[in-house]
Amino acid sequence: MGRTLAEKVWDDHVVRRAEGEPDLLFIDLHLLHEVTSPQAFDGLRKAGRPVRRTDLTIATEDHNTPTLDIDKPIADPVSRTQLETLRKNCAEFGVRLHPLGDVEQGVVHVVGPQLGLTQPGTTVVCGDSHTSTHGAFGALAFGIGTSQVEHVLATQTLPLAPFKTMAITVDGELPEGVTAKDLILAIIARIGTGGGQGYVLEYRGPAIEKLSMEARMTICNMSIEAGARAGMIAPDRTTFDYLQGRDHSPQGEDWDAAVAYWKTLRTDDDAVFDAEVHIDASELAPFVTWGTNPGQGAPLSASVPDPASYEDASERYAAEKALEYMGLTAGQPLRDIKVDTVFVGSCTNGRIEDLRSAAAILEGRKVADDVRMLIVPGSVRVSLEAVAEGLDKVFTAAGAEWRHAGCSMCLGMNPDQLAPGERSASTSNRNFEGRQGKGGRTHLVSPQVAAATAVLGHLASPADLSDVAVATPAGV
Ligand SMILES: CC(C)[C@H](C(=O)O)[C@@H](O)C(=O)O
Ligand code: SF4
Repeated sequence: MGRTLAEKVWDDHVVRRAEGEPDLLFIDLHLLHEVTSPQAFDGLRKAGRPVRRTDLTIATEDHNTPTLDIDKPIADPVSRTQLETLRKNCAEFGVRLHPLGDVEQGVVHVVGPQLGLTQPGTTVVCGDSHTSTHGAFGALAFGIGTSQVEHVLATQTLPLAPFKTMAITVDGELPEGVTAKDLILAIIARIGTGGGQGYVLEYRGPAIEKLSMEARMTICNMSIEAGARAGMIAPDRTTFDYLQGRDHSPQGEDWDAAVAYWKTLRTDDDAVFDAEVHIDASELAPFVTWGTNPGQGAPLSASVPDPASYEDASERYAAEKALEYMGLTAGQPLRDIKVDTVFVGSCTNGRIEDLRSAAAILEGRKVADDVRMLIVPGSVRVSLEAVAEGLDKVFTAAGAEWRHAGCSMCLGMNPDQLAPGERSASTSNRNFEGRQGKGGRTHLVSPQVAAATAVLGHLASPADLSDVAVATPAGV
């Protein structure tokens, strides 16, 4: 019988298989950041063990880093300790680190792909749930816990429980103005935040094949929000073009050999998935969340749902709790929801294409008076590219704040936070209670919806902007 993409990559990495035991897999790339690595390094130190493969291990600073005044000492003692600890550990164990201020620094899931470290057919792990992002290249990429981080540091292998496979086939074409973010939010709303539990998802079909690498990363990034172990997309010409010429991509004859192998990384025609979901892309519209988990979303044109309309008691209860926390009323049109903050960034939507699409909407327009808008590139490289294209000027002219790279307002581990009761439209991936700051309320959106929302001050899509006067350029 044929095999799926995930099964092929898995089989190619098994270093030990024994009856009744989980397979032991070789890990090709181990990414580290400051939050989940300290105890793992402590464990190694106590056991007197070195890092087995420093050449396959790389660290960056992202969660605790500020996005302003990065040359000043870090004010928050917890964040400062986290970063200092990572620096000490990497120096002691010989691990390559891109610290704050380095040109390769950024959110770990933006850094790996842009360096060409994330490659098709590889196994990638990181002590971070959004490691699923790297599956966009046809890599098998898992988020792992701190004790597993220690295991990989010590052995470059990991015992992993078997998985099930789910095909998510997206037919048709995304309508104008509908993005990868809308698609993944719609998929999670459909299968639920537990729908992917135990599965490696493979996104496939014509609508997926048309997507850029950035868009594919947005989709795979949020696989974890559907509860999945990982998400994958088969590598193709788009993948190869993205990788060619990157720092760590193979070169010359090695490149040709790599591409020849990568081309075999497709699910066989006769392979059977454990579950299948079909989505028609042409039926989708801009999608936003109204609740406190990423599955509580609806098309922007809809209204806040009535909890009473849910047949399932636990869903009804979750919706009631969510409306209470979010300060929303059943039946209220989603477009009427006013926000005070807009955040464009994160490993979901902080790449160059995301910034370009937000800038295209903000060009010649102004952020509404009572809205603060933060634009946070996913990495320093993304930031430099944006500056070279003049996007930073577009953002600041519109009244948005142009910040330094990092996780920023995606989660409340650094100074960029919502105050209690504040409401954001955010291009990140989690809208849990308090995620962006205690008492903060988060609506997950695409970069396009974020930009239109910033201009109008309420949840909106670019199509709603036709009636907003475009500021007359100076001198005209
Ligand atoms: C801090 C880290 C462990 C966490 C994760 O695992 O994803 C964070 O990146 C997040 O997005 O919630
Ligand atoms: S940007 Fe957000 S989701 Fe991504 S690693 Fe940072 S905190 Fe986690």
